[in-house]
Amino acid sequence: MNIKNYINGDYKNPASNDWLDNYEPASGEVYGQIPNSNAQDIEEATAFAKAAFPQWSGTTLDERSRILMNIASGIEARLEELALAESRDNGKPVSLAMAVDIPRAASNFRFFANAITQFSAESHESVGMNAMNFTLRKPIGVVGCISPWNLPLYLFTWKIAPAIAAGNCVIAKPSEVTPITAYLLGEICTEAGLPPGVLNIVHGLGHTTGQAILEHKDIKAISFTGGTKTGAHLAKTCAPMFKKLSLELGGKNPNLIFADCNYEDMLATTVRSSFANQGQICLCGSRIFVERSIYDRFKSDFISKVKELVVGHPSQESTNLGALVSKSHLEKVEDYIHNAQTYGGTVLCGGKRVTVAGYENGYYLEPTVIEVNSNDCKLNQEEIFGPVVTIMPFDTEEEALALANETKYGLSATVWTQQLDRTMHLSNALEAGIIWVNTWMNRDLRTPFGGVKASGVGREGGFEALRFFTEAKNVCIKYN
Ligand SMILES: NC(=O)C1=CN([C@@H]2O[C@H](COP(=O)(O)OP(=O)(O)OC[C@H]3O[C@@H](n4cnc5c(N)ncnc54)[C@H](O)[C@@H]3O)[C@@H](O)[C@H]2O)C=CC1
Ligand SMILES: O=C(O)/C=C/C=C(\O)C(=O)O
Repeated sequence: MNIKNYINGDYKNPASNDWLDNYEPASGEVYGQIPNSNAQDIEEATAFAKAAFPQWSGTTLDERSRILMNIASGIEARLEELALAESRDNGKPVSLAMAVDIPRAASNFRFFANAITQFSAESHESVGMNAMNFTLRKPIGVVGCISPWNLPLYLFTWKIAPAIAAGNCVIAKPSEVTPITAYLLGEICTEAGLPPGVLNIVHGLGHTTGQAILEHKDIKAISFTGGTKTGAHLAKTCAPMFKKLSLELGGKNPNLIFADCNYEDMLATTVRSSFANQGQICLCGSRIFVERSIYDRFKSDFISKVKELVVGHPSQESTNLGALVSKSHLEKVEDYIHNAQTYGGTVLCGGKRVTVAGYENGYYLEPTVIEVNSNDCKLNQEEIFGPVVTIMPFDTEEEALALANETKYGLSATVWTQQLDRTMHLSNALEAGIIWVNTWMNRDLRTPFGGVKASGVGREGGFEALRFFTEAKNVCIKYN
């Protein structure tokens, strides 16, 4: 499938006529070409976005909400087509794209269609000073949304929906590794009645297309999800230009399992939090710490369950894990496994490539469990972002807390316990933006979403996203 940029409501070739191969992870074969856009394409898209801004920012909230609802319905109407496209582009099971990725993309639009009608600003009466302040929340203008390959349409729309709901015009770049559903979104937006120029979808590599977005002087804010190293580069580029930044970056999330937990519930969820989407979710619990009294039982039960997981072609209903997203990513993940001993661990199960009949060049890898005896090792400190978890015992709650916090990351943490005091103590003390207790990836779109430390800056979700995509302006009125 060959795709084009979506600029001012039209599909266009890149100015340079430079194209990139797009790979199907399940077969390892090239199945299409995508534009590698440059600064000229970004300039053109931004000019159209700027031209569309006065009208879009003045469009009533009811009308914006109606169009966003139409987009949500348009996504739902093409659920199967989008799920198949997402699976083909990314390697994830079709069943996962049908149940999670595409429904969530529709929910993102529906949620912000509603949220914008409920969003309000504050007023502050300066009592005794005969002055009244009120805050205006103005759309920023043209904003950039840059998203990764692991949850392609899910995360692309998680940024675009609040940006346009708040009255901005958008230059959006999906990952060059998984561009297809973003391409299809253009058609859906046109059919939904989104005016030309409000959303412009530009494809290409990070250091060409993405970099041109960062450097464009008229793009005033950037919402980014991706790797921590890229996030640091964005911050370095954008800070001197005083751009507003939201960075949702990597994680090395701890999973703290106490002996008093609901064991069966914990076991089933821990398998999912380890290997969902081939472990390629920034929220996956990749460091599993287990109270010593249940460590051996957990180790044996967990390994048995992991061995039951089926690695297979994404289109098969029986498949639990599909293909990893790319050859280079597969090799990166494998490096941690092949060097497990040197990096401080022992492989307990998995670790090998899987050959799927008829798709011998696909990027399939067994779900892998590695035992470590220290949290300092490379396996426990670096984001692997694949179907690999480590396990390690702990003795006390204080030790578990220290292990959890001993990392440069701080995205999410999961705690398994029935004790209320422990729940409260750990929820307060864990250094993470998201704490799950006796659950994982339980999402309410109103909640603040994001991390601390090297996991990012700012929060997405709910009114936090609408605050990010607006500038606060205070008006102070003196009266007699
Ligand atoms: N959701 C997450 O937390 C994600 C984390 N990662 C982590 O990052 C590692 C590297 O993966 P990559 O695919 O290289 O992720 P990346 O962070 O480079 O890619 C994310 C997005 O940023 C864009 N980008 C890259 N360089 C850019 C630049 N100079 N200016 C503007 N945009 C730029 C990419 O084109 C893509 O759209 C992974 O192995 C994983 O550890 C990757 C993807 C998602
Ligand atoms: O549920 C969400 O809003 C986000 C989920 C996952 C990511 O952000 C990620 O993997 O990057």
